Amino acid sequence: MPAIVKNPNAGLELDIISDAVDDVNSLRGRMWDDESEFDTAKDKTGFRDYENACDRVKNFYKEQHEKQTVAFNIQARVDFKNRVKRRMSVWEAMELLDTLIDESDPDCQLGQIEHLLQTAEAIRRDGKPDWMQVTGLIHDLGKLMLIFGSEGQWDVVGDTFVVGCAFSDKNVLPSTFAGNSDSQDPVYSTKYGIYKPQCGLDNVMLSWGHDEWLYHVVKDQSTLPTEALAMIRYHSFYPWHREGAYSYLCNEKDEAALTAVRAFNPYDLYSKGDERCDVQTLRPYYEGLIAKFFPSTIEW
Ligand SMILES: O[C@H]1[C@H](O)[C@@H](O)[C@H](O)[C@@H](O)[C@@H]1O
Ligand SMILES: [Fe+2]
Ligand SMILES: [Fe+2]
Repeated sequence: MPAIVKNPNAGLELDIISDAVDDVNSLRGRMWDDESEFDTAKDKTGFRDYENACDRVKNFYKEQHEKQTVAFNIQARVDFKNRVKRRMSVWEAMELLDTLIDESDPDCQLGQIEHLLQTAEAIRRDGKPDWMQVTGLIHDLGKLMLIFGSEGQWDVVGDTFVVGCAFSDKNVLPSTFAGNSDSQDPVYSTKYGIYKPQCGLDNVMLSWGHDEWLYHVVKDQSTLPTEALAMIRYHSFYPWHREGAYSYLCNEKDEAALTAVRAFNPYDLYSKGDERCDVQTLRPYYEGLIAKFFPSTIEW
C-alpha cells in the first residue's frame, strides 16, 4: 500500500480517491495507534522536536536537504509554469488532500483536512477576521502537488530554506546539508551566494514546495489580502520566521510579511494538539467563507 497516493494521470477519478481514503485511514490507524509515534498530551515545547523524531521524519529531511539544489529549483519552477492545470473547488481540494500523508511532520496525528479545520477553528476562536480563517483553512492545499506530479515528498512538504547561498544552521537537522552538492559549490556555499545583501525575499529562491506552489495558485484567483499571501508563501520558512535566519537577505517589505507569518504560525503549529473537528458540521460555515474570497472552482 502506498504511503502517499500518486495518480500519474492526475485525473480526479473518484473511485481511486475513495480507495485511497480507505488505504490511508488504515495506514494511519496502524501508524498512530500501534507505533505510538505521537505524544498526544504535549505542551508547546514538545512540538517540532526533530532531534528525537522518528526515522520517517529524519529520513525525509536527509533526502530533502540533499536533493533541493539550485538546479532542481530552477527546473521545478519551469515545470510549474508548464504543468497541466485541474479545475476544482476549494472544498474538493480539501477532501482530496485528506488522502495524503505528510511524512515530514512529527506532530500531525490526524488527517490533513482536520489539520486545516483545526487551524481555521483556532483562528476563528480568537476572533480573527474572515480572510485569516480562510487562510488557515487552505494554507496546506499546496500539498496536492503530491498527486499532481511531484518527485516525492521532499519537493512538497517540510520546512523551507534558501537555496543559492550557504545553508543556515538554523534549519532543522542542518548536518544533512553536507550531502547537497551545492554545499561544495564555490558560489552557492558562500554567505550571500547568488544574492545581493538585503535584496528582499521576492528575489530569493526558497526550496520548492507546497508554500510556493499554493501562493501562485491563490494570488491571482482569490481576493485574499497581501498578509494572507505572505502567510501562505512563508508559513514553512521556520528558519526565518522562528529562528531569525537569513535577515541579511531581507528588505523592508519582508518585515510586514514576517509580522503576518508570525501571527499565523501558532495557529498552524499548536492547533495540531487541539480537539478533533467534525468535518461535516463545519462544512457549511467554511463553504460560506470560501465563497467570499474564491470563485466556485479554481485552476490548480
Ligand atoms: O512538517 C511540516 C508540514 O507538515 C507543514 O505543512 C509545513 O508547513 C511545515 O513547515 C513542515 O515542517
Ligand atoms: Fe504547511
Ligand atoms: Fe499546516
